[in-house]
Amino acid sequence: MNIQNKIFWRDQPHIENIGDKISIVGAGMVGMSVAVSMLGTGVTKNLVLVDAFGDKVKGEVLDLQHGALFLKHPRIQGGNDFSATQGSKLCIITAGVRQEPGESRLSLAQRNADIMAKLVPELVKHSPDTMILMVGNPCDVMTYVAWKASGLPSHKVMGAGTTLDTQRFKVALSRKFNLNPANIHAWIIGEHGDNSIALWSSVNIGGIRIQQINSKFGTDEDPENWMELHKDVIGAAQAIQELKGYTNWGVGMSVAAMAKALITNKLTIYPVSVNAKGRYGIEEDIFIPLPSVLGSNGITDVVHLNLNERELTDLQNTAKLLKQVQDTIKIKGKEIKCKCRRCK
Ligand SMILES: NC(=O)C1=CN([C@@H]2O[C@H](COP(=O)(O)OP(=O)(O)OC[C@H]3O[C@@H](n4cnc5c(N)ncnc54)[C@H](O)[C@@H]3O)[C@@H](O)[C@H]2O)C=CC1
Ligand SMILES: CC(=O)C(=O)O
Repeated sequence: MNIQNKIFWRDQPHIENIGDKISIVGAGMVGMSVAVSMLGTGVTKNLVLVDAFGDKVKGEVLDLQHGALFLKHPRIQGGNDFSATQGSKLCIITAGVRQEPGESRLSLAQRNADIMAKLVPELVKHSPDTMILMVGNPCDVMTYVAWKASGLPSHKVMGAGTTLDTQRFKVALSRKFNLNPANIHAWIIGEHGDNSIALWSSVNIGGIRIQQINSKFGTDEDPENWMELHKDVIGAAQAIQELKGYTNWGVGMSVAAMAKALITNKLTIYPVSVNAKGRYGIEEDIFIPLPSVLGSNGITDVVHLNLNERELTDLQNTAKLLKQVQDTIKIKGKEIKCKCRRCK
């Protein structure tokens, strides 16, 4: 008789709680920041980390496990074997290369597409009903690659999109107004990158739409030059990379919030990369960040934004650019048709 049997009469075996099982692929700077943010906010009690670099991820898992006393008794596992991800409700992809200071996210497209084309089918093999949240860059194009490589319906495959860009925009605006950023209502859409679009027409504070007070707000003719804030948002990643080499905390916290919405059916709106086909005059499968409702079924709704003429044109131009990048990518494996309700 072992010591456990002297302490307990075990009636039932302990079973794995897979209801909120989340796997993160890529235990680098971003992946570990997502992990810590999710564990700290109790998003999951069942976390798996997978990385090509097996020793590194095993070290990360041991290190995290030692914080168990301060967490909500999560199960944390990891290694370089995808079988540990079996039965995940959500797979978050942070694997891949990151840009060097001065390099565009779009220049990473083919290198990271090769990585996604290998790892996404592995994830779906072990978790055929999973949702996928793409973080790797160029995020919108990689979401398209993940959708193609997964065979999942498009409402289950989304990218972090412009959630981070929108946070940066809200924080920049909140500093100007000396307010809590949660009280600033604003969106960045279109691309997580240099071609993002700030929706100045809908910036709203305390129920007041700013363009109603200053019709030039955010435009080239605005004497107050508010549009500089959007330039700062576009340059934010590079500014941080020049100082510390990478960005991780802002993205980690926002991905944890999105994961919480997906796992707990929070039905919360985030500007995630979604298949924009059939919206805003876009007729092809292009993944674009648009405010969308996230719940335990993935993307339940895409917000029908009231864009002005300029914003609509900018969105359509960004869509064309993303399509061009998508078309240059060679995705190994078979072409897969979307199985969502809209496309069937
Ligand atoms: N969407 C967003 O808002 C943001 C996206 N990113 C992107 O996130 C990605 C990761 O960035 P970092 O964590 O800083 O990079 P990192 O280099 O620190 O980590 C990447 C990890 O991926 C792993 N990896 C590579 N290929 C793999 C494979 N086939 N299977 C499993 N693991 C694999 C590497 O071993 C490494 O540990 C980059 O593409 C970066 O540009 C970064 C910040 C914000
Ligand atoms: C690296 C990156 O995509 C960001 O921090 O926005």
